[in-house]
Amino acid sequence: MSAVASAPVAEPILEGRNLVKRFGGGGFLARRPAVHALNDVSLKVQRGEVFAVVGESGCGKSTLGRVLLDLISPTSGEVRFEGRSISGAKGADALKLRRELQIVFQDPFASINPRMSAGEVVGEPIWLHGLRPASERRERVAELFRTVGLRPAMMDRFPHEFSGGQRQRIGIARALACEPTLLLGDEPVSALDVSIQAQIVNLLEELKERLGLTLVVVAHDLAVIRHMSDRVAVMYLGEIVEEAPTEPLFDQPLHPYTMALMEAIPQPSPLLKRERHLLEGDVPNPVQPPSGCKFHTRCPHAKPRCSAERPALETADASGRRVACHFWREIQAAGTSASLPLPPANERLDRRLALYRQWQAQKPAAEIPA
Ligand SMILES: Nc1ncnc2c1ncn2[C@@H]1O[C@H](COP(=O)(O)OP(=O)(O)OP(=O)(O)O)[C@@H](O)[C@H]1O
Repeated sequence: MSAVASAPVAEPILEGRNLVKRFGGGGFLARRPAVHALNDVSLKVQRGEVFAVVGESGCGKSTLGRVLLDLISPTSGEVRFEGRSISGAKGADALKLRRELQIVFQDPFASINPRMSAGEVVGEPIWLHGLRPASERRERVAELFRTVGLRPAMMDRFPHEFSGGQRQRIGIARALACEPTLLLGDEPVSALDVSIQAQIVNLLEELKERLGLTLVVVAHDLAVIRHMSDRVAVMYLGEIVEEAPTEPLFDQPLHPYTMALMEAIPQPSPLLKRERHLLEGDVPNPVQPPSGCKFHTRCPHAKPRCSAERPALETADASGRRVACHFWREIQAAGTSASLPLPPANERLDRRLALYRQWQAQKPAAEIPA
């Protein structure tokens, strides 16, 4: 008999099942070969957690985010929110989903009419979803401004009058206006100065706690991911190659791609540099992805089996960690730079590492009233 007790498994708030997304290659775009943006991606986001998706540019992070929020349809596969499929949702159900699943973009004003005032930007969803009587809307917008650390007096200003950090606060306020259950940040801080990034990250964390939100964060910045998230999915060319709780993932990455990503973070000692296997070459063309394991063309550990057979995303330990590599056990057994003991951190700490500490120490992060 198994010694492992079967603990009740909570139902995920959001689940992607075998998601595939191809762009082009069909309909009137049939002449163009299809871009394989997502290839059989399955994941579960638990209520109240911060789930991060990380990977190099073009690996499909944003596409996954959009498919999960039903902003674009998957070519095949299914997304479920609170146990129900969202693809078939119609009418009032679809509207409710639109409200409950909100996205914060890198530049929240990119797709918004620049002639709308900040107050109108934040208030529009309240009106669209009929969330407050007209007489209460202005006060609700003022409350949302305060919630994200902005003075309500700024409501009548226009987007160009705000700094990058303030614009992002307005984007967050607009998302909160919908009274969401889940917030997806698509590179929510990558356009901001490093010092402002920390404030926005702290604001998101604070809001998550205060409002009981679930956060999904799509980002390429590992410092942000490490600071914010409870679990991380690492994507490569449209597939999840590793998924794990944050600390084990950073302490002991199992997939060679995750190792390479981690090793690309500047280390506090030159000792580690000798062991690095930095990523060489570009991500292959997603129109014609490599056979088998898609990472085999850049993997320092690749063997013939890797180009012939796609590795399954298998469970690696009791924490539910998953990894898609034929040889992850052998690679771990052989030892990697990631398993070397860290020398005492002293000299020349990278700005990012310093920032990471600063983030840990600094809370909360409200905008200072001007
Ligand atoms: N609307 C589209 N039409 C055609 N191809 C697309 C479209 N959107 C994304 N792609 C392609 O799908 C692949 C995945 O793109 P995606 O934007 O999801 O990646 P990403 O990891 O978010 O990258 P980045 O961080 O640069 O945005 C890329 O090759 C991209 O060119």
